[in-house]
Amino acid sequence: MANADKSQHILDALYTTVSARKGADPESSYTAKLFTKGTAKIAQKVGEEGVETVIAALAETPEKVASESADLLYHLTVLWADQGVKPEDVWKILAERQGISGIAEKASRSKD
Ligand SMILES: N=c1c2ncn([C@@H]3O[C@H](COP(=O)(O)OP(=O)(O)OP(=O)(O)O)[C@@H](O)[C@H]3O)c2ncn1[C@@H]1O[C@H](COP(=O)(O)O)[C@@H](O)[C@H]1O
Repeated sequence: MANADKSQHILDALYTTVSARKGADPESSYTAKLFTKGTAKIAQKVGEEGVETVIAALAETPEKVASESADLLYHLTVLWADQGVKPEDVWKILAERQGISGIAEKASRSKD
């Protein structure tokens, strides 16, 4: 299996685990606790972990960037589950964008 496929598989598996925590005991599951706190708290955690990833990039090590990125992806996965967004919805959008330069895409938007 190619590395990209493995990463996708890990996020799919994480999403399945996270989704199954809806309604679970918040005393024994951090994810369940997040779901009980609601969308605003989950979204706030995504923002915090994003900022921590940025700080790691500007002032810390590549290892710290990787660790903060994992926290960010976990919390993003919880937000997807909260919002009813499935990983395949995101993979589909990324796949559709493959081979389209971001510069060309931006230029086509600015003509609208
Ligand atoms: N990948 C993760 C993961 N990454 C980070 N975290 C938790 O995210 C939290 C983030 O730490 P913070 O200090 O920012 O959070 P906090 O201070 O507790 O929260 P607030 O005070 O901000 O509310 C820590 O408690 C981490 O353990 C994760 N918790 C769970 N998972 C995955 O989710 C699965 C299910 O976990 P549970 O729901 O806990 O069973 C696990 O098996 C893992 O695969």
